[in-house]
Amino acid sequence: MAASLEVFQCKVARPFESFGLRRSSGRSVRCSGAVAGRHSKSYSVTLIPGDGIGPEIISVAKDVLVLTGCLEGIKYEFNEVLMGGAALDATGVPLPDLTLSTAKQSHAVLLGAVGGYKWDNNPKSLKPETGLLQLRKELGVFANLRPATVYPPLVDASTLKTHVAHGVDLMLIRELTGGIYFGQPRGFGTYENGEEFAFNTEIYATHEIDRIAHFAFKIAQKRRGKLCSIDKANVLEASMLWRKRFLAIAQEYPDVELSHMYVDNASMQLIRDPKQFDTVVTNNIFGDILSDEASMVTGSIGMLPSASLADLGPGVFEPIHGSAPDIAGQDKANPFATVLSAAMLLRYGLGEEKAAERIENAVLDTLNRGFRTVDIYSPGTKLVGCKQLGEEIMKSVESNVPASAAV
Ligand SMILES: NC(=O)c1ccc[n+]([C@@H]2O[C@H](COP(=O)([O-])OP(=O)(O)OC[C@H]3O[C@@H](n4cnc5c(N)ncnc54)[C@H](O)[C@@H]3O)[C@@H](O)[C@H]2O)c1
Ligand SMILES: CC(C)[C@H](C(=O)O)[C@@H](O)C(=O)O
Ligand SMILES: [Mg+2]
Repeated sequence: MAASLEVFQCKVARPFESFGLRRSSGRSVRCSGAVAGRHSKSYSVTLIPGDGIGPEIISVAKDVLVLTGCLEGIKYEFNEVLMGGAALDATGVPLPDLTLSTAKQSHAVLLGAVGGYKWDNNPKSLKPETGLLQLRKELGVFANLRPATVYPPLVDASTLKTHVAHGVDLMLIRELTGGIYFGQPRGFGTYENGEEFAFNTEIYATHEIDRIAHFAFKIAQKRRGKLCSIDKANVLEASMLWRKRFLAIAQEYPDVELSHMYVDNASMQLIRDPKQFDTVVTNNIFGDILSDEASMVTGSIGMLPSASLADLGPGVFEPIHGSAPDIAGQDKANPFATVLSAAMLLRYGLGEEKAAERIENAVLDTLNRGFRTVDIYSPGTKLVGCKQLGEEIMKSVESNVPASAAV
C-alpha cells in the first residue's frame, strides 16, 4: 500500500473558476495564481477515508478545506492512507505501519469512519474498529471534544419538541484512551462446566483522570463556566476515584461550577432538558453512548463532529458516527459532521480560528438556504445528496455570510 501524496489538489464537481480555483488536469484543481499567491502557511494533513460512507464524506470535507485554504491563505499537503476494513483488505491489518507513521508525522488527521458487515465476525485484532482504537492510543489523543449544537434552522429536524431542542449548545468531553476500552485483563474463558464467559475491565489511574479533568475545567472556563461530570459512582469503583479526583481538582478552578450526575440520570436529563448542560465530561464508554444520544437532540447523528487531542502531536478529527453501511455508496450521507470536524481541525489542530469560523458560517448558511440530506429533511426544505450538499457548502464558504448576519 502506498500513501498518495497530494499537494493542495482535489476533485470538486462544480465550476472551479467561481471559487478562484482552476483545473490543472482532469478533475483535479488548484488555486488560481492570484489566490495561491496569498498562501503563507502550509500544513500536512493525513486523510483516512476508511469504509462505508467514509470516502463520500471525506471527499466533501477535503474540498471544503481546500477552498477555505485558498480563501484564508492556508496550504495543505494531503497524505491519504488506509485504515479499518479498507486496510484489512489491502494489507491484512487494520492499522498499517505506514498509516500510523504518516499520521504521526502530520499536523492533523482527518478521518471518515471504519467498519462494515464484511468484517463484523473477524477476531478482535482483525476488526476495523481495532485499527481506530490503536490509532487513538498510539497518538495519545485522550481528550475527545464532541459538541452538540442545535442550529436554529434545524430545530424541526430534532425528534424533541421545539422548545426543548431550541438553543441547545453543549460540549461533551469524552476520555478517549482509557477505561473499559483498553483495560486489562480482558478476554474470553470457559468455566469447568463448559460454560463460556467473557470479561472487560473498567480501570482508571489517577493521572488519566487528572489530565481529562484539567482539560475539562479549562474548556468550561472558556464556555459558560459550568461543568457536569457524569459517572456511576454509586456502583463502580473506577467512578468513585473519578469523582474523588474531580472534587480535588475543582479547588484549582473556583470560577467553574462543578456538578456530578449518575449516567443513567444523565441519559434521561439529556432528553428531558438538554439546555441545563454546558460542558459535560465523562469516561470513555459513557461518552460513546451519550454522544450518540446528544446527536439526536441536534437532528441527526450526521451533525456531530469531534476533535481528539493529545498533550503533544497531531489530533484526530472525525464525525462521531460510523461508516453507515446501510446507506454507503448511495450518495445519501450527511457530510456536515465531517465538514464541522474539518473546522475543528483548523481550530484545535492548526490554530486557524478564522478559517474554522468560515466553515462554521458556511454550514449555517447552507442550512439557512434550505439544503438538507435525507436524515435532516423536513417539508419545505430542499432534499439533496451528499455531493450536491458539498457543492452548496462550497458556495457558502465562498460567500462567507457571518453567523451574526444569519436569518
Ligand atoms: N468512528 C468510527 O469509525 C465509527 C463510529 C461508530 C461506528 N463505527 C462502525 O460503523 C459501522 C456501523 O455502525 P452503526 O450502524 O452502529 O452506526 P452508524 O453511526 O454507522 O449508523 C447508525 C445509523 O445512523 C445513520 N447515519 C450514520 N451516519 C450518518 C450520516 N453521516 N448521514 C446520514 N445517516 C447517517 C446510518 O445510516 C444508520 O442508520 C460498525 O462497523 C461500527 O463499528 C465506526
Ligand atoms: C467504532 C468505535 C470503536 C468508536 C468508539 O466506540 O469509540 C465509535 O463508536 C466512536 O464513537 O468513535
Ligand atoms: Mg460511538
